[in-house]
Amino acid sequence: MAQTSMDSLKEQLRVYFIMGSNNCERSPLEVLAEAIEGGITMFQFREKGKGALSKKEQYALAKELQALCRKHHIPFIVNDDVELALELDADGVHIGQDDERADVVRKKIGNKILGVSAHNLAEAKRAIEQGADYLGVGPIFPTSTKEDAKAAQGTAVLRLMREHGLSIPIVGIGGITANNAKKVIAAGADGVSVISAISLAPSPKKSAEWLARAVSEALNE
Ligand SMILES: Cc1ncc(COP(=O)(O)OP(=O)(O)O)c(N)n1
Ligand SMILES: Cc1ncsc1CCOP(=O)(O)O
Ligand SMILES: [Mg+2]
Repeated sequence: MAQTSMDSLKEQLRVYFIMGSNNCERSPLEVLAEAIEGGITMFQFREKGKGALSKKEQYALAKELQALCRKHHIPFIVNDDVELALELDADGVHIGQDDERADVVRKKIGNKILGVSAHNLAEAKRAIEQGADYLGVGPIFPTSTKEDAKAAQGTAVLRLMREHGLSIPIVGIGGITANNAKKVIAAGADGVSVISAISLAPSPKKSAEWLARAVSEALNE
């Protein structure tokens, strides 16, 4: 990836909000609208786990959320479901170690954004070789949002990836809030990805603002 595209992707990853209908206690569309007002920079549609919508309902919700993102120039990424991403002409796809291989997905999606989860250096290096544009690294802190999440590993893994010369855009994920976001950036991430810190916040707008402020302060320190 060219340096300028890498730099602009790093900016887009600063406050990366992930959400499905079952992560909210109210209308996902309202939650996303407030999160956008608060300053999120990227959005991932992740409809999975207990209470997830049927395929048909997922498509309808994704369409609405995507339209809102488009209106505000927020990149819209689909989790796991490459076919849905292609059907929607989404801006990108995020896949993990248990999903389709990154090089196979890269061939299917052309130059759309490809995010890959990595839990350690070896997975990170392989994801880069297979064509990832950015990495989602974690869980950094304990999370109860993802049922099958691995154990929290702290920020050391981010530092290790940078010490080994990886320059790819990276977001930390798992248990991140405005109170611990600075540690994630200080360890080498370009941004933070969060679900519950925004989706369950009394004010998704304020929560997004606080996260954006913490990230921006940490990047300038
Ligand atoms: C930005 C980001 N990072 C990591 C993940 C987790 O992906 P995965 O390991 O495939 O787990 P599921 O989200 O599919 O349950 C993510 N979605 N986004
Ligand atoms: C999808 C995912 N992948 C690793 S942890 C996680 C859940 C993050 O949710 P939260 O921000 O609520 O801890
Ligand atoms: Mg996945």
